[in-house]
Amino acid sequence: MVLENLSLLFFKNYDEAAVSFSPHINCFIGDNGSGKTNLLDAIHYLSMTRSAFNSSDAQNIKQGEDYFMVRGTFTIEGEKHTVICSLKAGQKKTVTHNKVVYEKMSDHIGRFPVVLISPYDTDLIREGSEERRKYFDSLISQLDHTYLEQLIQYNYILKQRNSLLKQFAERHYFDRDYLHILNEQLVPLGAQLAQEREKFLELFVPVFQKHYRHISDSHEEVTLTYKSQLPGADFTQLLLQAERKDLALQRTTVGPHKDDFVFLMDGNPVKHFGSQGQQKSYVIALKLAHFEVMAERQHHKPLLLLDDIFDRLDEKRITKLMQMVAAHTFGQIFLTDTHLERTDKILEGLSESIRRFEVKEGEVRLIG
Ligand SMILES: Nc1ncnc2c1ncn2[C@@H]1O[C@H](COP(=O)(O)OP(=O)(O)OP(=O)(O)O)[C@@H](O)[C@H]1O
Repeated sequence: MVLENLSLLFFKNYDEAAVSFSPHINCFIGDNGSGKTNLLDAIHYLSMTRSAFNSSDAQNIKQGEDYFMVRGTFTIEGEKHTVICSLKAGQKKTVTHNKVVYEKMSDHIGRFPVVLISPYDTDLIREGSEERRKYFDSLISQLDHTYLEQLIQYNYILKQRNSLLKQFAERHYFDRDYLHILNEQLVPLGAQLAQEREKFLELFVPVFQKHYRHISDSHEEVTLTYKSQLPGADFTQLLLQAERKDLALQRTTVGPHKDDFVFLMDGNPVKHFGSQGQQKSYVIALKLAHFEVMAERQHHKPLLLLDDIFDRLDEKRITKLMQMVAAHTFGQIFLTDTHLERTDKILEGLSESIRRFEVKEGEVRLIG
């Protein structure tokens, strides 16, 4: 899969921009704050119908304007696919594929996969369980559309259940039958999600461990485990046991929305026991495994977005990554850096075609 071109209108700090890409390596070079990451984010938008960084779509509209548009054309096995994402302030976001509007954004997810490696990845280690759940849910959803539909449905019923619990408290009444009807709807979906997460890790962990050994060149044993009350338990019983607590707290306290993915190194939490370097290796190995399982499942390689990697990683890890580039592990790559000379030096000797773009205050132009 190749992204042939990208054009933007009023996206973040861009007024208007249009670029055509190399099918191999594309470098966005510019000062801090010039708009390099915003270009990667626009590509992320085309794949995931949302920003990798802003949770609110409206924040992506250029300040002072009232809409944005991101457009790109992908080629997969000779076929062209034009994707347009646009948003007018105060209205619903629109995504089209070859001029056909998606009724459900979820139908787009997974069709044009991207993997982003960014300095923020270590947040996955540092932040709470929600970040990790979101990350793995998004990854599994891209591989398995049924999982995504079940997740959306689960979250919908969970929201209904939580507002019902709130109503009980506010209006001082309790309708057990209604609550149990929602339980009945929640249980099969929740059990399925937990089972799929568990199954996914069985496939994912060995791939992750392989990449960690390669990227870190060290001997610590890393793994990640799924922390959940569900697999092997009866979710209906868990909900019943938690009913008093749920009523008191006015929210559902058991279920896959409370699960965690635990990151371990020699049996200890990476968050507390991993050095900064080990933590970086850990998340890069996660992303490389992410790339590999997606490439295998979908039969085409995701786009790889490398944000600020040369500035953040030590030479040894950069060399390992470049060995993978030289071995054609990846397909099309988009990377950002502040220094052209450094980028050129790191990419020296690669046989791939490389395009360099200069990014300056929301403008982008091909320089070679
Ligand atoms: N909605 C918006 N409207 C206008 N400008 C925006 C908007 N969203 C982000 N920006 C601007 O985009 C710039 C950041 O761009 P970006 O993150 O792409 O920088 P960068 O070139 O990757 O820098 P760094 O090297 O520091 O990562 C900031 O100046 C920010 O103010």
